[in-house]
Amino acid sequence: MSSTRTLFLVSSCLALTLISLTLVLKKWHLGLREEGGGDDGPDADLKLDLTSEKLIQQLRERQQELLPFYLNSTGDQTGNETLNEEVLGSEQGIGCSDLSGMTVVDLLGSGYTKTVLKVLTQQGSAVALKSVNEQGSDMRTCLEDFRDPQGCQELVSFKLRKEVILLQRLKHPNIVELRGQCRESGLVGGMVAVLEPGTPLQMIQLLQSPWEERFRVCLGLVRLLQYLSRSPLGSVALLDFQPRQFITVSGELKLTDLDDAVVREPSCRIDSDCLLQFPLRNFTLPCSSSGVCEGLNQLRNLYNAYRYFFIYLLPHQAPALLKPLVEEIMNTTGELKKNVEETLEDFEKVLHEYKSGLHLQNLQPSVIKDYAVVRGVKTAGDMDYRCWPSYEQQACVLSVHNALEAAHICSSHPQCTSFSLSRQRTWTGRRLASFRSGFSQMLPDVNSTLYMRSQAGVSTAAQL
Ligand SMILES: Nc1ncnc2c1ncn2[C@@H]1O[C@H](COP(=O)(O)OP(=O)(O)OP(=O)(O)O)[C@@H](O)[C@H]1O
Repeated sequence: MSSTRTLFLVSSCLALTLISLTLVLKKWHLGLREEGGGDDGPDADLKLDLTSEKLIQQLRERQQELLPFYLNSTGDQTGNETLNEEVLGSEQGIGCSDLSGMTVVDLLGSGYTKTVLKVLTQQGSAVALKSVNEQGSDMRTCLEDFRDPQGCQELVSFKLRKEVILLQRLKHPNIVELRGQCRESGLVGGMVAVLEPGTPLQMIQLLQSPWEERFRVCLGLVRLLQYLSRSPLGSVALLDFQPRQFITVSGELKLTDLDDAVVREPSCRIDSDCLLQFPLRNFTLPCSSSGVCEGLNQLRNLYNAYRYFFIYLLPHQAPALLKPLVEEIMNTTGELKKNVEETLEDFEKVLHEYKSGLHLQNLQPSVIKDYAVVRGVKTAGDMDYRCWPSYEQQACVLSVHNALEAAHICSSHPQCTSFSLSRQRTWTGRRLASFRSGFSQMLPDVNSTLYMRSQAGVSTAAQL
């Protein structure tokens, strides 16, 4: 671990244990501010007043930004108090009092606005704590502009507040779960959101994973977009749509960064007002008779999903018989020919075919005859070989629909002399099969079936 990172973790630990002290100091600091503190002459006062005026204006604007979320869901136009009660009063959620007993174990990530720590609760479960990034560029810019640490903390905190409000209202398996929050944590001075912990999305790692896992991420994304297109708040657009706004939790994609989400479709007078601009493509949508660019939010999300995710994750190594369906999805999303609902139907169709093994209809059933079946045994002293993309780095472990598909795979690998099917299944319900080039021992195991390739089968493959 780098020394900066260690320093960061140590300072975070300290911050967590010094909550009450910080709170006292903060109140004292606020008291000083209210009494008017600085004494640099009338000009300095005037300058300070103007700067403060600007900061107050920005704070008001951020407050206004939160209103649509109250208006759309609770009908409460004042907002603020409802939010406090709703979150702080929640008995199920993790609150301020729980934070002091937590131990920081890792820095999960940080961005322009926020920092995320992995911590262990007193009960030993892991959660992610999201707070304002004191070193982030949002905070830096604010401090350069206003030189008011307290005001800037409040200003930048609005983004986290907005995120928390959205997380309270938007509930979906592909949105990170909010487990609590603390408005005055003392941790770097401000608000903390308590989230389910995950793993930051690593595109490079995903590119090396089996197609099934890459498809899972894309499917999760489309399910999320379908939910966002008709969420309780209306149609939500993610203005900052990049892989780093997502994490995975046990392989499932989850949206974690919502501070750039907007809920209203833009208003328009003519069609050209409804312009969707991307670096390589532009799209124009019709302006509806009610003066709204209807469907613009969902199409913006969908095209972003296409350009940041589908292009890289979907076509590569798709099962041969599913390729036409996958290409159809690539074509319709790349040209925005279908809406999110229709796109989701296409994705669910691919999933259905994949799960039911319909895409394997053309496999030669006779291949399995090359294999002797030994039920209830596992092998030991295995001679593993590597294949790609394997579920295990040092071995060849692939998901299969059934023994026939596994036999086809084994027969296509010259080194493969046997494979075994375990009861372990992937998220689609396919079974994991281990392929190997040899083994020295057989041991009883009711959960495993061994398939040994006949010598004839091996030598035919070797000749090919
Ligand atoms: N629940 C979580 N579990 C694990 N990592 C997380 C979690 N939430 C966020 N992260 C990581 O922390 C990073 C920063 O969080 P977030 O994106 O909310 O901050 P940000 O300042 O808005 O970022 P950006 O500058 O990209 O907009 C994310 O990119 C992600 O990798």
